[in-house]
Amino acid sequence: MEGVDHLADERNKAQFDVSDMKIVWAGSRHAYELSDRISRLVASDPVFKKDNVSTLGRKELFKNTLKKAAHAWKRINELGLNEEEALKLRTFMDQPSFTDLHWGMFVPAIKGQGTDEQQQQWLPLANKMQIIGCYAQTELGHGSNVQGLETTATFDHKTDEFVLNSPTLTSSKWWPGGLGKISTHAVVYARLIIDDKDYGVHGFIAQLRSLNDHLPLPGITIGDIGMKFGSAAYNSMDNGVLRFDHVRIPRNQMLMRVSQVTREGKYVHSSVPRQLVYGTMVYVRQIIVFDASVALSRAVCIATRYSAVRRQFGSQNGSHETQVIDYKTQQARLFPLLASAYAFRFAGEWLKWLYTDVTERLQAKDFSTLPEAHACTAGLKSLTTSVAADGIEECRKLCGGHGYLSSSGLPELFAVYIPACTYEGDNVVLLLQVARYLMKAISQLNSGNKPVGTTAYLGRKEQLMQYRSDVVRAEDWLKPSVVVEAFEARAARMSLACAQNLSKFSNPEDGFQELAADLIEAATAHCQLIVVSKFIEKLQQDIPGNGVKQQLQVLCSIYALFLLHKHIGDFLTTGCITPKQGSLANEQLRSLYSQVRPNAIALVDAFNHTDHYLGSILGRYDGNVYPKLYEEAWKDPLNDTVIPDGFHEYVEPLLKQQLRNARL
Ligand SMILES: CCCCCCCC/C=C\CCCCC/C=C/C(=O)SCCNC(=O)CCNC(=O)[C@H](O)C(C)(C)COP(=O)(O)OP(=O)(O)OC[C@H]1O[C@@H](n2cnc3c(N)ncnc32)[C@H](O)[C@@H]1OP(=O)(O)O
Ligand SMILES: Cc1cc2nc3c(=O)[nH]c(=O)nc-3n(C[C@H](O)[C@H](O)[C@H](O)COP(=O)(O)OP(=O)(O)OC[C@H]3O[C@@H](n4cnc5c(N)ncnc54)[C@H](O)[C@@H]3O)c2cc1C
Repeated sequence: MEGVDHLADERNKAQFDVSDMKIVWAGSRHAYELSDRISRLVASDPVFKKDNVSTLGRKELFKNTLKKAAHAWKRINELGLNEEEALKLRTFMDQPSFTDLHWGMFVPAIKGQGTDEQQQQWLPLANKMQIIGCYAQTELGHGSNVQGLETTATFDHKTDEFVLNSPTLTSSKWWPGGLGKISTHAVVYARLIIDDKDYGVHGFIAQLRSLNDHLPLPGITIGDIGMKFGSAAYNSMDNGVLRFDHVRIPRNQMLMRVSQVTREGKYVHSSVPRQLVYGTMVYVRQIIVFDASVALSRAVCIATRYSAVRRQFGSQNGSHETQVIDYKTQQARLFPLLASAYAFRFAGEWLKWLYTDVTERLQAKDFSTLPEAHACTAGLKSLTTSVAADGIEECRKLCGGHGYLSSSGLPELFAVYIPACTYEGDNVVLLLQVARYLMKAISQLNSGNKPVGTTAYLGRKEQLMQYRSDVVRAEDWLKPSVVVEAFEARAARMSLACAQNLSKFSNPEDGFQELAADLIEAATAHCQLIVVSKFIEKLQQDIPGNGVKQQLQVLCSIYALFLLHKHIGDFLTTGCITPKQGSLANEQLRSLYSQVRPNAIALVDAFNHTDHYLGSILGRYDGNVYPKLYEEAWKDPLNDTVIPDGFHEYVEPLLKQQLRNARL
C-alpha cells in the first residue's frame, strides 16, 4: 500500500530518540544537517537517477557516469557549494567516477608532496577542473611493492627535463582510475635516475592528453584496462593502462616537497622523511575506514528492514507468521554487523583526528607520529574493509532469495565495494605493516623506549602477561575495563609470542616470512583492540539524547563480545580467559541481542539513508517491499515483449522439430 509505513510498529518500539542518534552517527548537528540536505538534493534530481544502471552496457554506463559527473560539477558551482558539501554531493551521486581520483588523490598528492610554488601553479587549475588528474602508481608488474616500480624518470642535464619511460611491458601503469579515458594529467610514480644513479620512487606531474582535442600527447599510449567484477559496479570507472616512450617533462614537474633535483642535477633530500612520498595513501586509507562504516551501514539497513518485513513459519491458528528478525540465528548474524557499522564510524572519527593531528605536526616539522599514523591507517583500513565486504555478502544471505535480486541493491553494493580490500594496499600486505610496527615497538621495550599511542599497552607487558580475567557473572562482561583488559592481554600476548618466535631466527627477515600468518593474527588482535577502545572512549563523552547512550553501550558490548566469541581460540590459548568465562560472554551476548531487537529499525533509521542512496526495494523506508518488487520485475528489458528476441530463431525450430518427430 502506497503511503503506508509498514514498519511503523517497529519504529514505535524504539526506546531512544532516533533524531538524536542521527546526530551522533553523523558526528555533529552541522554534519547531520549538511548530509541530510545534500542527500535529499541528489535524490530529487532526475539526472542522478540510478535505478537503471545495472542494465546498461559498458559504453552507455560510462557515458551516463560522465553525464552525472558533469551535472554534479554544474550543480556544485550553481549552488556555490563549499568543499565539504561538494564531497557529499559526489558521495550521494553514488557512482564511481574519474572525479573521485581527481579530488581524492590527484589534488591531495599535489597538496601533500608539492612545494608551495608547485601548489600555486597546479592547484588553481585542478580546483577549477581546467585539468583533470589521476594517481598513476600501480604497474602491471608491481602494486604492493612500490619500491619495485619500473617506470623511470631520467634527468637530462642539457635540457633541464625528466624523460619518462616505460622500459618493459610490466612497467606499464595499470589500474589508475580516471586514467583510461578522461584524465588530462597524472601524478606518476617513477624511479628517479640521475647520471645512471637510481634514487628510488618519486612523484611527477605529467600531462597525458591535449587540452585542445583530448588526444594522447606524443609518446603516450593510453587506454582502459577492460571490464571488472559485476555488471555496473566499478565499471563506471575508466581504470587505465599507460605507457611512456621517452616523454619529456620540465624539471619543475617533479613533486619536490620531500626531495629536490637542482638545475645542476644534484639530488637534495630535505629534512622531511622520504615516506611522505606515500602520504596520499595514508590520507585515502583514513577516508576508506569512514567509508567502510557507510558501506556496511547501507547493507545492514537493507537487511534489518527486510528482516522485519519478511515472515516465515510459526503461524498458529491463522495468526501472522514469525518475522525473520525474531529468529535468534538471524539476530546473531545481523546485530554484530549493526554494531560493527557503529564501531567503525567512531574508529573512523578518531582516525580522522589522528590524521589531522599528524598533518599539523608535519607542518611544524614534528615527524614523530608518522609511523603510528601509517600503522593505524593501514591496520584499520584492512580490518574495516574486510569486515564490511564480508558483511555485505552476509546481509545478502540474510535477505534470502530476494537478496540476490539486483533490485535488493546488495549485489551492486557488494560488487562495487569488494575492491576496497585490495586498492590502497592489499589487506594482508597492510596487516604485515602493522605487525612490523608492533615487533619494532616490542624490540624497543628493553632499551627503555616507552611505547606511545595505540601501542602504549605493550609498555605494561609484565602486568598483561600476569593478567587473568576476574569475570564471574555474565554481567561482568558489560564493564568496559573488563573488556579492554582482556583485549589488551590477548593482543599483547599474541604479539609477544611472535616476537619470541622471531628471536629464534638468525635472520629476522626469514623469521618474518616464516611467521607471517601468526603475525597477521597478532596485528588483527591489535586493530580490534583499537576499535573496541575507541568505541569505549566515545561512550565516555557526553552523549545527549533520550536513551541514546544506553543503545550505544549495548552496541559496544555486542561488538566486543561478538569478537571475543568469534576469536575464542585466541583468548583461551593465550590464557586470558577460562572456557567458563567464554561461555558467560556468550550468555551475555544473547541477552544483548534481545535488548537490541526492539530498537533495531530505529538504529538503522539513524543512518538517515535516503531511499535513493540505498537503491534497494528490500530496504525501503516504508517497508512496502512486495508490491514494489512485483512492479520492478515488469520493468526488466526482458519483459518489454511477451516473446523474447531469439525465440523464433533458436527455440521455435526446436519445438517444431519435436512436434514433427512426435507426429512421425
Ligand atoms: C580516491 C578517494 C576518493 C574519496 C572519496 C570516496 C571515499 C573513499 C572510497 C573509495 C575510494 C576509492 C579509491 C580507489 C583508488 C585506489 C587507489 C590506489 O589503489 S593507489 C595505489 C595504492 N597502492 C598501495 O597502497 C601500495 C601498497 N604498498 C605500500 O603502501 C608500501 O609500499 C608498503 C607495502 C607499505 C611498503 O613496503 P616496504 O616495506 O617495502 O616499505 P618501504 O617502502 O621500504 O618503507 C619502509 C618504511 O616506511 C614505512 N612506511 C611504509 N609506508 C608508509 C606510509 N604510507 N607512511 C609512512 N610510513 C610508511 C614502513 O613502515 C617502513 O618503516 P620502518 O620499518 O623503516 O620504520
Ligand atoms: C578497483 C581498483 C582501483 C584501483 N585504483 C588505483 C589507482 O587509482 N591508482 C593506482 O596506482 N592503483 C590503483 N589500484 C591498484 C591497487 O592499489 C593494487 O592493486 C593494490 O595495491 C594491490 O597490489 P597488487 O595488485 O600488486 O597485488 P599483489 O601484491 O600482487 O597481491 C596478490 C596477492 O599476493 C599477496 N601478497 C603480496 N605481497 C605479499 C607479501 N609481502 N606477503 C604476503 N602476501 C603478499 C597479497 O596478499 C595478494 O593475496 C586499483 C586497484 C583496484 C582493484
